[in-house]
Amino acid sequence: MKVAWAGSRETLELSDRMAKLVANDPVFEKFTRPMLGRKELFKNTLRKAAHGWKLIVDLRLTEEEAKWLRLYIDEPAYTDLHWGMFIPAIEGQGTEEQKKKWLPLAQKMKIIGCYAQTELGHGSNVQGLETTATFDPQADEFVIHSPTLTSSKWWPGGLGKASTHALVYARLIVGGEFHGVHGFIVQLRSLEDHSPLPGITVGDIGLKFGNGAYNTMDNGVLRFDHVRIPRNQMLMRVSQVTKEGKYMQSDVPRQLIYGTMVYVRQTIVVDASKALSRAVCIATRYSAVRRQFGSRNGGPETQVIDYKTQQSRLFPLLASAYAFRFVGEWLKWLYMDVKQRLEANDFSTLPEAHACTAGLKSLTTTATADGIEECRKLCGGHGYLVSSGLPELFAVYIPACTYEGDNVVLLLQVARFIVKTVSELGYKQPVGTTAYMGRVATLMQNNCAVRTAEDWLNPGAIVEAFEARAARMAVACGRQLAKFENPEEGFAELASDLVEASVAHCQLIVVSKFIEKLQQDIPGKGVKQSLEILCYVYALFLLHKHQGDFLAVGYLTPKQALLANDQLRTLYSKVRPNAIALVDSFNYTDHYLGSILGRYDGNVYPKLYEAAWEDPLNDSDVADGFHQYVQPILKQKLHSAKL
Ligand SMILES: CCCCCCCCCCC/C=C/C(=O)SCCNC(=O)CCNC(=O)[C@H](O)C(C)(C)COP(=O)(O)OP(=O)(O)OC[C@H]1O[C@@H](n2cnc3c(N)ncnc32)[C@H](O)[C@@H]1OP(=O)(O)O
Ligand SMILES: Cc1cc2nc3c(=O)[nH]c(=O)nc-3n(C[C@H](O)[C@H](O)[C@H](O)COP(=O)(O)OP(=O)(O)OC[C@H]3O[C@@H](n4cnc5c(N)ncnc54)[C@H](O)[C@@H]3O)c2cc1C
Repeated sequence: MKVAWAGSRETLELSDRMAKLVANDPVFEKFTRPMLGRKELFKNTLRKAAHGWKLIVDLRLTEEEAKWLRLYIDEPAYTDLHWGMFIPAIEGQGTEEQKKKWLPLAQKMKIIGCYAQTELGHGSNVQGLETTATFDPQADEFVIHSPTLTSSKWWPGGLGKASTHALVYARLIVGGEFHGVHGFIVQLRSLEDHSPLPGITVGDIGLKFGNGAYNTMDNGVLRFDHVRIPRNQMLMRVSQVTKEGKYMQSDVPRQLIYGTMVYVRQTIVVDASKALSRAVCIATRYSAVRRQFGSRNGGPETQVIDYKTQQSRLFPLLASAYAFRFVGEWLKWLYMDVKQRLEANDFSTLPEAHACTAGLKSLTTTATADGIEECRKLCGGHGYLVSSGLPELFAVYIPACTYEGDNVVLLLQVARFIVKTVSELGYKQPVGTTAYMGRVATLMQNNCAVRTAEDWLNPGAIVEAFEARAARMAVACGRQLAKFENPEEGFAELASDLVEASVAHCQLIVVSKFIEKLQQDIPGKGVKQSLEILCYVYALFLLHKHQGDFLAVGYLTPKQALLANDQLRTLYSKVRPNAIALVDSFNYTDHYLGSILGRYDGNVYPKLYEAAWEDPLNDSDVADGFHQYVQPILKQKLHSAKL
């Protein structure tokens, strides 16, 4: 199962080596992180990033090894944006000449870059950005300017203190004409002493949610006062500005300017499976350690993992972690395919790649953020202790629902794609993830054939149920939209229904990709069988949770919905014997997990007890402040009889 989770034996071995390298290095200690003040915390992150880079250079780590190393260091840092967005943006939007100039500098870390798109007043609406880049043909330069307070760049990670350069998204103005938003490489700080260059105001935006957590990152604010950059620092793969001041659009679609977001959204789906699997690993191991009630004749109490309620909350999350892992693997393949096509100037699959990355980013991050919080509750009171690892994991994870596109805004993008597909059904055969809509007539007509709980253990029945629900919801939205004279008005009015239809479509993708995964050769005794059980748990859990949809569209009867729930209960009993093995298969070191409750050896209580004494409040028996603030109250002579 470890191999199935990792994707291949090579990846398992490689990631295992990197995990151990990090776990055994004292520089990467992270237990005290939530207690550090901001300055100390940030300096410590810089130290870890520097040490990580030294290891990468000294040990001549490959790009793949370096990625795993950074993952296991497990601390958001400017390097995430440098490697995760700045470099990919140049790769995707730069010309060959630009890549030749900038990539070696960035890859050797001679410069540090961030991705500066969002502004104080504008995030989701990229076309609404206010920063301007005005071409000056005399000087052959662009003038980058922040005309208003709301145009201040706000949020970019790594911008506040670390970056020397930024990829700045600004409205292009050539010859007095606006040409939409484009990306520009702008130097922010001196490469000698790191001080901000003239015309640049830059700093950190302040503390964020939670202790430690994302506060290791210097999310920044940036303003430009007529900063000049050479013309060739506009990324010019999509469109060009000539020396003479002519704006030229190539054959490449304008949307490619948003390409870096597509790339990162794809990585976020795999990251969701990592974050959720960590939380699930902690909650599952602890649920086997924790006992409550049910002692007979003085024997041990019941392990909480044996309660059906615990199982019905925990096992769907375990199944979701696996589901997200496999859909992430598929999405990575889809992205690589699109990337190759784009290089050959084939843009036909870009809309689907955008819809899939947007929708799956939204679906998986929402479920993961909610899932981490559920895991905290599954661990009872101890889950609230920072040493459980869950509060920090939650705090560090939840912005994933917002960054790289607010999850609702992204689902509305999926809705546009679905509505367009439905409207074209008469004359265009849908392909890829919308191929099922080509069978819309059958899906609207046929109803579920399930008669017994066992009938639900059938991939065909499950996929058809999810297809029928998604198709019927999409068609219903299409019919409602057709009643509006102005389509944009209709879209705005029906936005909530459209979001629900998008969720149904995205859930269908995850369920189908899990089922497709099981059609592959999966070596290892019992591995495929265990994954099949998890796949049914995932699908039937969703069906149960959203049974209102399936019933409302008239595909299921209430009886069939009840049978699905009966089957789900049986499946939980089948997951239980392997639950610990299924989370051990994530192969997480205790260092990466960062949780006393989730320790591999299960030695929870002695270690919790030990850790309590390490709290700074326990440095002395009598607290600092006692004599000043508590003792006077204790010694106070009160005159009022009432008191
Ligand atoms: C190892 C890897 C480590 C990775 C480490 C990274 C860790 C993450 C750290 C977090 C960092 C966070 C960074 C950020 O948050 S960066 C800022 C992200 N910002 C956003 O995501 C903004 C969201 N908004 C948008 O994307 C767009 O503005 C929006 C799509 C919502 C609307 O854009 P616009 O108004 O221009 O578009 P329309 O709705 O009118 O659509 C026009 C057509 O374009 C299509 N479209 C839109 N986006 C894309 C795209 N990305 N790709 C392809 N096509 C796209 C859209 O569907 C329309 O098509 P049609 O005309 O055919 O309908
Ligand atoms: C931790 C963190 C790191 C970040 N890192 C970066 C970075 O490195 N670089 C960068 O450029 N940016 C970064 N961002 C910014 C991030 O990309 C934006 O915050 C994000 O795109 C959401 O935009 P917003 O803040 O404008 O939200 P808003 O759009 O203001 O959202 C507010 C509310 O309005 C709703 N809403 C907005 N538009 C619509 C609509 N059309 N229909 C219905 N509802 C709508 C949303 O659903 C939400 O509920 C980061 C943000 C965070 C939190």
